[in-house]
Amino acid sequence: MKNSSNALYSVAAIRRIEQAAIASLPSGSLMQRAGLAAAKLALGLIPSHSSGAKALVLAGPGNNGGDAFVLASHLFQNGMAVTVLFDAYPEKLPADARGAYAQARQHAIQFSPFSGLPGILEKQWDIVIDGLFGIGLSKAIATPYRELIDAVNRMSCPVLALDVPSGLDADTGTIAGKDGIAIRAAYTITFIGDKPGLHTAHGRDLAGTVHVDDLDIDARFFDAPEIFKNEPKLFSHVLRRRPHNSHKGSYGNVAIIGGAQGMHGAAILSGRSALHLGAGRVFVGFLEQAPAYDSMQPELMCRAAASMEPDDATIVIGPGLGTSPQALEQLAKTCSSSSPLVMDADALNLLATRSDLQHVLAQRGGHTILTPHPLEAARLLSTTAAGIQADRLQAGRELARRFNAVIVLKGSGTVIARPDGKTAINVTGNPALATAGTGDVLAGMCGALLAQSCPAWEAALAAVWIHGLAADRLVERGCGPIGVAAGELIPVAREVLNGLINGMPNA
Ligand SMILES: NC(=O)C1=CN([C@@H]2O[C@H](COP(=O)(O)OP(=O)(O)OC[C@H]3O[C@@H](n4cnc5c(N)ncnc54)[C@H](O)[C@@H]3O)[C@@H](O)[C@H]2O)[C@@H](O)CC1
Ligand SMILES: Nc1ncnc2c1ncn2[C@@H]1O[C@H](COP(=O)(O)OP(=O)(O)O)[C@@H](O)[C@H]1O
Ligand SMILES: [K+]
Repeated sequence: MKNSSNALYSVAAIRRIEQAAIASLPSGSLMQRAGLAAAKLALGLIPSHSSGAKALVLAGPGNNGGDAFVLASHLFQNGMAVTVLFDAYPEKLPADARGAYAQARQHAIQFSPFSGLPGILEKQWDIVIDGLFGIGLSKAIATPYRELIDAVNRMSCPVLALDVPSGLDADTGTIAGKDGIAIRAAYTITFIGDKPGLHTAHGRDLAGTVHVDDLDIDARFFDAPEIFKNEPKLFSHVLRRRPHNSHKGSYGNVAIIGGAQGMHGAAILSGRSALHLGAGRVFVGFLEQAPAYDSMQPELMCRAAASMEPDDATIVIGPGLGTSPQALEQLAKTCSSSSPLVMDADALNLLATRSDLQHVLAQRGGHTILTPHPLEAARLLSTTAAGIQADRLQAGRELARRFNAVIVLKGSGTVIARPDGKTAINVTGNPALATAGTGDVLAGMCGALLAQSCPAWEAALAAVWIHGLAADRLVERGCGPIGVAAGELIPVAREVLNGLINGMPNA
């Protein structure tokens, strides 16, 4: 089923699919299907539609506007009072949209130019449909559309965006252009295939709940996807039930290296996280003044980082590491080890300053996962955090190629990228995670899964998905989004992992 697929398509890929499909269909068919699918969704969103509910439809100058005209006709035919705000020359519309416009004009639908906006804003609307711009958006939205979008974003009724919230870049999830603006939708119905920009950067906030309609396009027209929404089907094949005849040595060692003075907690959080995600043994190596043990988690083996033997453990280096000469020494030792490796936080900041170690890292044979947040990624790519956020997928892929590693570029819609260009966007998680220490917990989870023999790609996908779902569960239980402490994620993440494994069919 194309619709249940977790594939995400770039605008270029959607255009290719669209062109191939259009060539095999009567003209205007896809637009008719898009408008009808959107109208059905809109009608479902307004239970009172039969009793003359009011819809305000914003129509732009291209085919996105065409979808809006088709939808307007359907809403009208279903008993709704429909007003279309349209302020372009009908004769300049593309052919299909012109046809849809003519169709809508045959109904008692009210058409208004943007100058009618003040009166329109005074009315109560049951739904606003955003059909201004879709994937044809080419620059920042300016006057007069800017004022219209600004006004709509202040309205309290739900907004349904057609294809993409107008102003949002469907590839990157950024607001197009300098000083641009975008619609904030409660729902988006996106056509042909789902798009990465709806799920990362500003995408989650602007697109709302995303529905995908493939417009019944034949599967043969779809390219093999390179970008995916992260779901268990991408990684569950590497998760294993525990054989009865197993022991702690069966589940690997994790060595956390971090915990400089004043930052012991970061290393402890990573260690606890690795323990609860199933590592057989967890060592925590502190750069300075190692505690004798963690009294809340005495299972952790605390020691001086300098005394650790990295070769017989999966290494997680970075949580609370600092940037001292001793930290650099640990980083150098780690880069030249062959152990599976997770690099986070200050390990990445140090790495950014040392091209020699970057070279060693790119050459190492073992499985490597780097987990930068946007600023750490910016340091690694000699740019700014804003530069990274401008195209998170591109940044993730560039880092993956450069370091020959799996990259977890964190943030809303975490991007997981690998050197061959395959990319996933995570859809679990929420702003409860925007608190110190959650990255340390994620790094420990990646380490635990690597130690249990998951390959780096699947370990990263699983860890990010489980980490996000743990946060979602805490919010569902009323424990967030405000005030979740990073350590609270750990027992819930354990529950999520066991749930995944218990739910798997018996091998
Ligand atoms: N071609 C087809 O048959 C189909 C098209 N579809 C719809 O068509 C959309 C793509 O249509 P288009 O390629 O016509 O593109 P859009 O309708 O998204 O936008 C293009 C139009 O907007 C103008 N424009 C772009 N950026 C602007 C800006 N910042 N300020 C002011 N004007 C701007 C362009 O000059 C052009 O007139 C899709 O997103 C989807 O909604 C769907 O109906 C599926 C089928
Ligand atoms: N708004 C958000 N939505 C989803 N995930 C988020 C959000 N904010 C933060 N996160 C996640 O929280 C974690 C934060 O990691 P990081 O910035 O390294 O924090 P720290 O270094 O304090 O541990 C990452 O996994 C990131 O993806
Ligand atoms: K739109």
